[in-house]
Amino acid sequence: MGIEFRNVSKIYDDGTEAVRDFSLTIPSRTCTVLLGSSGCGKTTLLRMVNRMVDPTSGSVLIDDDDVSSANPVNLRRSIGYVMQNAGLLPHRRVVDNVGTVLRLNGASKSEARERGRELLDMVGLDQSLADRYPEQLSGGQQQRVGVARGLAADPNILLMDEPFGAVDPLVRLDLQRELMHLQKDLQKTILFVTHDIDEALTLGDQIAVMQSGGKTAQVGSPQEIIENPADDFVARFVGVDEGGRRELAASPRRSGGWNVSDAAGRPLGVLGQLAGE
Ligand SMILES: Nc1ncnc2c1ncn2[C@@H]1O[C@H](COP(=O)(O)OP(=O)(O)OP(=O)(O)O)[C@@H](O)[C@H]1O
Repeated sequence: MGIEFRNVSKIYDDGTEAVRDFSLTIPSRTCTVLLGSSGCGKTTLLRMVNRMVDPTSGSVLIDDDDVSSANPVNLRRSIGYVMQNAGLLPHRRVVDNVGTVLRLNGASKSEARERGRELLDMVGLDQSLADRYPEQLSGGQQQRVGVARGLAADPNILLMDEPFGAVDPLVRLDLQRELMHLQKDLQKTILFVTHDIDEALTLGDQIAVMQSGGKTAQVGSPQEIIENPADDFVARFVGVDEGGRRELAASPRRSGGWNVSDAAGRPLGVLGQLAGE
């Protein structure tokens, strides 16, 4: 399922203009990353897809249907949503957190638990964690549960709002790898919000670099953005105009090839294949 933002704007009741005239097409079964610093309107845009926020003007379409004519509750249940800090219900066991939407959609408790256990397995969590409560898990494990919950109803669309923002860098890499691995099999349409350039380069088939007020500075593949930043703002944001790059590091990209960065982690480019492979 593809998503299209068509000239959307959002002015909140207190007069804050969060998004102005934003347009973007998100192709089906790919991962699009909204990349930008705090307050530029990323969450507002993400929430327009499942009608947690309605645009002041313009429209959001899913497979050419305007979401404004969809029932908001049904819409929310049909779209996966993963947020920062997992947002798990503290008084429910892990397996029941995963099965929440299935229960809301009418599954029996045992059906929801069975599927919940399958999903835990899918996101790389041991079955022994199923009966714990969220506070008995690490931050990284909680995020995995959040991803499992987002996937529970097998949605075509997955919205991810800084899902790995609150975990340490190594766990974050693990979670990114796991998501790349899952996406290879599941082929969801993912809209992913982050302010982390490396995360965007790793996960995005398409990246929209955002400026304040929900304006796009550039939309393109990771390679286009690194190799041909549209302007100084993008170049500064992705750090490609800074010097001192001597040692290189490379990390694999989901869709093949490698992200290459300097010793300080600043991205330098995308390679199809590394010498010696
Ligand atoms: N309910 C609200 N009422 C008024 N203003 C809001 C509301 N929600 C968000 N805003 C404002 O809209 C702007 C965009 O916020 P938004 O949360 O979409 O940005 P963001 O890019 O996701 O930021 P962050 O990365 O910090 O989450 C900000 O100025 C924010 O203060």
